[in-house]
Amino acid sequence: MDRGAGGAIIDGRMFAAGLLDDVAVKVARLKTATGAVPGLAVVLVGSDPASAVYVGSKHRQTAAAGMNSFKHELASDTTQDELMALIGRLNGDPAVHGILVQLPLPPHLDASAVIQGIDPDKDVDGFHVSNAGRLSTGQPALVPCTPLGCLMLLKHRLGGDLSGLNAVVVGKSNIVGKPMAQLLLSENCTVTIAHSRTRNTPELCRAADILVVAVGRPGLVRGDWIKPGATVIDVGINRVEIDSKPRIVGDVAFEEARHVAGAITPVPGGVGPMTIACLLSNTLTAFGRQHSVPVD
Ligand SMILES: NC(=O)C1=CN([C@@H]2O[C@H](COP(=O)(O)OP(=O)(O)OC[C@H]3O[C@@H](n4cnc5c(N)ncnc54)[C@H](OP(=O)(O)O)[C@@H]3O)[C@@H](O)[C@H]2O)C=CC1
Ligand SMILES: Nc1nc(=O)c2c([nH]1)NC[C@@H]1CN(c3ccc(C(=O)N[C@@H](CCC(=O)O)C(=O)O)cc3)C=[N+]21
Repeated sequence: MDRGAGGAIIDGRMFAAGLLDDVAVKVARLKTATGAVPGLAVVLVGSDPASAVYVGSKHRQTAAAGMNSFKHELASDTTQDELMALIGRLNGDPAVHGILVQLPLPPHLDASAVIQGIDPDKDVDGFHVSNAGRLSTGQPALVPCTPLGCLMLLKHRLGGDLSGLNAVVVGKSNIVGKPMAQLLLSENCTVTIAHSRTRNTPELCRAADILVVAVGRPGLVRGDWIKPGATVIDVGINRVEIDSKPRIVGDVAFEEARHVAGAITPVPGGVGPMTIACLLSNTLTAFGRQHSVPVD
């Protein structure tokens, strides 16, 4: 490859569109076969503008895939008991196959208790301890959407087999970093996890064939942190102002990194669209398990 021209840009938007088409075809087929339609319930508490945009986008794309979308918008002063009661009703509703509670929740609510209150078979975010445990022990699980989307992009880019590659994940959150590391481990990568207390993050990154960055700091990873030819997945979504205009940027200094990396995901247009596509794919998976029908 001509490095002077920079590495390849991984088009997450295009890959996600293909995945959504695939989900839509399967939904239509299941509808004919079973008469039932997969349903996703999305719960939004409060009026955080970014969350409202995400929930709106999930709602539209769910409907576009032919699934039922149930939107529950609750006031910001909703109590823990009220929220738990809604989760209980959704757990018991046979038309609902997947439940997503948009995070972050207002500070007076206990997000962990809410997540653990979701039926693990309907936990399409893959955040329940049961799904986390299943993922880490190699049992069938609902896998968190963002890491799942990252893995799909990596396998597509690298021809399917990741075994033996050095993978570094920067960030160790329960929703991105940790499950990402678990997925890479199950693909037989040699996995290193860096976080805020790691002493030599740039050096560790320079050894990575696969570098996944999920921190939330604009431009943290510089061009000289990257091994030439590495595949770089930028999960970060940071809202910044550039030339007085609102922009979204990742955690990787893209212009520097693209000339060193073999391939890199852009922000926007990389991991973000994959997250939503994987949410719908997980809803299909959950439907299949609840109805005991194959979805593939
Ligand atoms: N594209 C998408 O679909 C999604 C994007 N995101 C984005 O991904 C980013 C990460 O999200 P999330 O995992 O929820 O964030 P969290 O804030 O939960 O976790 C951030 C992690 O980064 C680590 N960290 C902080 N500073 C540094 C540093 N200087 N060097 C190395 N590691 C550091 C933290 O370490 P420690 O644990 O030690 O504090 C922590 O583990 C955010 O920008 C978020 O908006 C999130 C979800 C989906
Ligand atoms: N229970 C729960 N599950 C989540 O999966 C979840 C959540 N809560 N809270 C917030 C984070 C963030 N997240 C994103 C989803 C899509 C884009 C996305 O589509 N981004 C586009 C454009 C973004 C834009 O223009 O605003 C892109 O990167 O191209 C980004 C981020 C899911 N999250």
